[in-house]
Amino acid sequence: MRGQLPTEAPILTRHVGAVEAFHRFWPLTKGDRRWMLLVGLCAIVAALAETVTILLFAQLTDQALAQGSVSAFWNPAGTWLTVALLGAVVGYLGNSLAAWTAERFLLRLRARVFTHLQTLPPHFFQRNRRGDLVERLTGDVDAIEHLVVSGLVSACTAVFSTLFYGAAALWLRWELALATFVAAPIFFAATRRFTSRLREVSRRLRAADGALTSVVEETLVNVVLTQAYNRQRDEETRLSREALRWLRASVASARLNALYEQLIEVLETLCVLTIIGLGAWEISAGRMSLGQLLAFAAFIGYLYPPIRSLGQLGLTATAATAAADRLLEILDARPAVIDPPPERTTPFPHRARGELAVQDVTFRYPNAAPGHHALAALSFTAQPGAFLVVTGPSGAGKSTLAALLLRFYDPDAGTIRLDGIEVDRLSLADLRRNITLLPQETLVLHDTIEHNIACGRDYPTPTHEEVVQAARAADAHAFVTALPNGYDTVIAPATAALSGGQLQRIAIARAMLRDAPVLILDEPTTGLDTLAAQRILGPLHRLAAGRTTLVISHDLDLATGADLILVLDEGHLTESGTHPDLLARGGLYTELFESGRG
Ligand SMILES: Nc1ncnc2c1ncn2[C@@H]1O[C@H](COP(=O)(O)OP(=O)(O)OP(=O)(O)O)[C@@H](O)[C@H]1O
Repeated sequence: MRGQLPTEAPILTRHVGAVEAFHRFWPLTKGDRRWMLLVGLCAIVAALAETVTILLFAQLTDQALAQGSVSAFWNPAGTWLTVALLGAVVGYLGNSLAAWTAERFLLRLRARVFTHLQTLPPHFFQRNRRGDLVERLTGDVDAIEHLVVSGLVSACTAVFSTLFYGAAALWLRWELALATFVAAPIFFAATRRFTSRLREVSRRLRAADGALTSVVEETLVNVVLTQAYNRQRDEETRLSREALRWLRASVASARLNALYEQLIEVLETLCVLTIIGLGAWEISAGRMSLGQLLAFAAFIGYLYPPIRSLGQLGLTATAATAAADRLLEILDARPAVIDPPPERTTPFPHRARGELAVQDVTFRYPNAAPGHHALAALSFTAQPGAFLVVTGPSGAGKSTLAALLLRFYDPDAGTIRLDGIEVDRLSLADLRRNITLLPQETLVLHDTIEHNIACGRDYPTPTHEEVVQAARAADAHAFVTALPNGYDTVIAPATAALSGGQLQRIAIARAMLRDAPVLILDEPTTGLDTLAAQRILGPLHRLAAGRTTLVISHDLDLATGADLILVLDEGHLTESGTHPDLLARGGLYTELFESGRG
């Protein structure tokens, strides 16, 4: 469990503007741009159809209603219906097409962020809470979805409706129209004022969402410890603290939105009353017909929703920009290692022999204090098939060595070679194909035991017989077949109904199938009782046979038969040799070995 409970989601270091966000995400629309153009065209036709129907309404009022003539009704009524139908069909097509293009955009956006996330180094995930990252891939993508899905169509419709209605109003009575347009800047000023405040609140809301998801996620992961330590109250307090933060941001956002709505409502009422007043004056002076006034009022009235939706769009865009900030922060995080450029890549299609050579390797974690080296000038070689044990006190740099061998990071100085080739000259896929890591925590996929073992090898796909063979070698076959569903038993991370030792044996079976020439075992017996630990020694030795094996362990029973033992202390290699050599020396190794015995 964490010693210190962070309460805040990570603080963003910079904010992108809407223009930059647009610029960054625009490439994701590739392939759909002609559809977007078509959406725009549909919006134009729909707005045009609406404008025509209002003009027809004026014609109907003046020719049929004011004159009381039924015969004058049919013609404009027929045209009105036709135009309305056309508008409806085009509107429907435009909206459907817009939803389709927008969803495809989001699909790509989510995939892009997810793919990038998978290339990021371990320290990125240590710095960012898992729940917050989950929230970014779900909630933040949703916020952008709001903008793209509803925003795309409503922006197009709103812009063209505003243009057409405005033009029609000007055409009907330009002086009157200009008088009402004076109000437009007031709408914009009101929207601008709200936008900046809402942006801040939206960002707080998104971050609070992330923090809340993090707490829930962490509580679920740690539920056993929580119950064992009677920490339920503390967890509830933590949740309610984050929930309160979320509630405040959420209420502030709702309040701002409601205030904006009401303010616009009042402004609109003022404008409508002005028009009616001016219209009454114009009609009494005989300069305007009732039909014209009604159509004019309709145009002005119809102008508000699009203008309002443009304002609303500004608010949605604001929320989406806050979400875009958080997604771009992930996209801007650089992987610690990347594939070498083609001219530097050594092709390596075959299976390595497994010779490892580490020379003068020095490494400091990117976020560690200056001068705090996790490894300093480390050198050793391992012949193919050798069995090495890496030991030393906690924090000595043992796991760091594994991370460098797998190239989760590159050393600051020195080189690591596999079969004589510097590892940064191999593609990451080629390098990692040749190394199997068995971490302390067994990787469990939410799938059957069969697939959990078979996933060790992609190609050729393992047959059931091969899976069983691997399980037998890993001493897992007996307990798997004793389960009611045998190899078809579904297991899931953290809920697996298997013991730690059994899971380890599943992992060993998977590694058997993977059949990589280099094997790294990180504390294979940690967390297992003596009996369970003894039980996996046989399978481990079978797995190690014929492979270059590096066992990171405090458990020095594994070290007695090792070809080479490396003793690390604060990043330095203090002793190396075989078990008898090191015992004879009577140094740190002897001390560690004897404390283990005691
Ligand atoms: N992601 C990280 N960022 C910064 N420093 C780190 C990180 N991971 C490890 N360290 C530091 O690097 C040093 C070596 O850590 P490492 O995990 O390799 O030790 P270890 O020997 O495997 O320890 P243990 O036996 O406790 O697992 C330690 O001082 C540790 O605090």
